[in-house]
Amino acid sequence: EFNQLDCTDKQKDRMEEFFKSKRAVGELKQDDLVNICELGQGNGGVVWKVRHKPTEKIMARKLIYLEVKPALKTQIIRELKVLHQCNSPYIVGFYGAFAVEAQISICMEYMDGGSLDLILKKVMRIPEHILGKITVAVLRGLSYLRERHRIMHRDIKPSNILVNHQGEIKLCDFGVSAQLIDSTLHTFIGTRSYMSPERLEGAHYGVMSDIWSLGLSLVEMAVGRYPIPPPSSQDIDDLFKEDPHGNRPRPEGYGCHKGLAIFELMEWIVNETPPNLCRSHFSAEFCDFVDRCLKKSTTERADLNTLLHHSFYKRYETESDNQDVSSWIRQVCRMDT
Ligand SMILES: COC(=O)c1c[nH]c2ncccc12
Ligand code: NA
Repeated sequence: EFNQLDCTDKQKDRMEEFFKSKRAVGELKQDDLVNICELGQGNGGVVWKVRHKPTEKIMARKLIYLEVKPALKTQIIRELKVLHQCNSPYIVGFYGAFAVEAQISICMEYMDGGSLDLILKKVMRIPEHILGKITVAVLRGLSYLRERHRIMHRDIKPSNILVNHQGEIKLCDFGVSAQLIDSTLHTFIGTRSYMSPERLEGAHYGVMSDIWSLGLSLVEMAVGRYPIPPPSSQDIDDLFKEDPHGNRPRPEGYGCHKGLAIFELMEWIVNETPPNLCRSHFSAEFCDFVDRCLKKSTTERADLNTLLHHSFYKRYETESDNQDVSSWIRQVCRMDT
């Protein structure tokens, strides 16, 4: 059976291509990088599309502004070097990291389809068969990080799942540097939370917390809006009535609602019933899969191995080619925002 930590020949070729490109780049220096445009904000930093002048390679550069003692900065850069060993078809490629004054730069593979939060701003919803492929990639990425590096992701959400025109789906922004996590903990900004109830309550948490975040992200991408407070079945019918296929450009204000303030959201996640998907618009397997991810109790919540044997995952892990995702991404990128 396909071991999620092995790769197909095509995946091996693409990873070899990246290693070749990385060898050509060599040591990264600030003066060799030119900003092209901003790709996104969040997770304590800004991400720029940049060109590496000596090789003309396009990269994504995350800039983190950090006023820390030099010793801590050195430790962060040293811990980020572990990213050189994070090589998987489901993890975004890493060119290198360096610090200039209070700016830490993390240079990564550029994914020309962008992140799923921005894709979701363009389309009403992401179709179930695409969400199936996204689920395969996320579970395999989480397995890789746990089996090979003994780390959890810590920040699974649509903006940290990237896609490209080849139909590849990869994770980024996982917590590889303990010191960087510590140094940026106080800088949380954001209007939504994908954190699990146990993590919001300050209890111990682990990869089970990533499973909750995956479940919440899947419901959001399936329905087309952040699912807390959970949309009523009437809301869902309205959202689906507008356009059953969900691939049309998103009309102004679709799915946006005067959301709860962040603290109220966190209270809701801790105290109220989790969101789920309704059987009228989604397959039984998909509904069951997200239901298993969104158990508030970590003992009831499905763990990674259980999910790797779930019928929803099994249905999509067999299709090894990326063609359906590739054509969907191309279609979406042709839509103007
Ligand atoms: C944190 O990393 C990122 O956001 C990204 C890494 N590679 C990308 N490519 C396109 C957009 C965002 C990114
Ligand atoms: Na991010």
